[in-house]
Amino acid sequence: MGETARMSDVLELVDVSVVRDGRALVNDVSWSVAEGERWVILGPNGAGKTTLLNIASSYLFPTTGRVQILGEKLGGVDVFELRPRIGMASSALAGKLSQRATVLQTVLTAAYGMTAGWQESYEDVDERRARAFLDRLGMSEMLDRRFGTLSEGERKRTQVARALMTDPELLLLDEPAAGLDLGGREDLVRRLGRLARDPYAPAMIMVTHHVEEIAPGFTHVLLIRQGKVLDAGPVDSVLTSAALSHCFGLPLIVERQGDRFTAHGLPLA
Ligand SMILES: Nc1ncnc2c1ncn2[C@@H]1O[C@H](COP(=O)(O)OP(=O)(O)OP(=O)(O)O)[C@@H](O)[C@H]1O
Repeated sequence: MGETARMSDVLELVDVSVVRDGRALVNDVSWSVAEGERWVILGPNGAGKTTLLNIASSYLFPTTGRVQILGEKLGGVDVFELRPRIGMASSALAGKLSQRATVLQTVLTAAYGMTAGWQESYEDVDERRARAFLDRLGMSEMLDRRFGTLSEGERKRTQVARALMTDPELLLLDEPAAGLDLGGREDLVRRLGRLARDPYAPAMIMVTHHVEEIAPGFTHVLLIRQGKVLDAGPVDSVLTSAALSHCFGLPLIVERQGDRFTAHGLPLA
């Protein structure tokens, strides 16, 4: 199939800007994500990363430009039909979850949309799916723990399991490793890496500030600074010391060690 098939890309942004108070939070961005790709959005605080993710999740309409998500034009489709096809994990969403619900209930309720309570009776098949995702995220021992009592790392892993529950075609992760200690980060990076390398897993877009959080299996990087995309493409061609220095606004050395990345600044003269 030709050009029309290309347009059914997972995500397509054409000349997209988001303007608030006369300022472009995202400035003239064109970007496409194809099936099977796993993207990292990398950039400093305030660069526009979350804004891009909010567009990809259909929650934010751009001021100008065109957006197509999972083959549907934003503005031309009922977003309530689109949203179950998109999985999202972010601290903003986590803040809206019931702190009293158990881990198992937190994941199960995803199958019934954000507002559903857990008193409903769930199908056995849903419960089996929820247990399987929690097992994959290393949460099997904590199914009955209340969400509000979890550590930051346990919360993040529960949120990823929850985001997978609706069998999404697009998985969006906003800073999944933020606030985790070294062990927690490495554990999550390994699990996200396993997901990223799974050919049956959905297309993924992960927002981060740190190259250390890029799991093996992620295929593409988008660098953003002050709302402008500096570069977007395969990990190895985009993640250079020069590009990262430009993006974060100071001299940085990025190194690849095996299938992981590290970055550090140069000593002051
Ligand atoms: N509704 C809004 N009105 C005005 N400015 C906004 C609004 N939402 C976000 N911003 C600003 O837009 C810029 C981009 O925000 P965004 O949250 O997308 O950045 P980010 O790259 O995710 O940052 P961080 O890494 O700090 O989370 C920031 O300067 C933010 O203050």
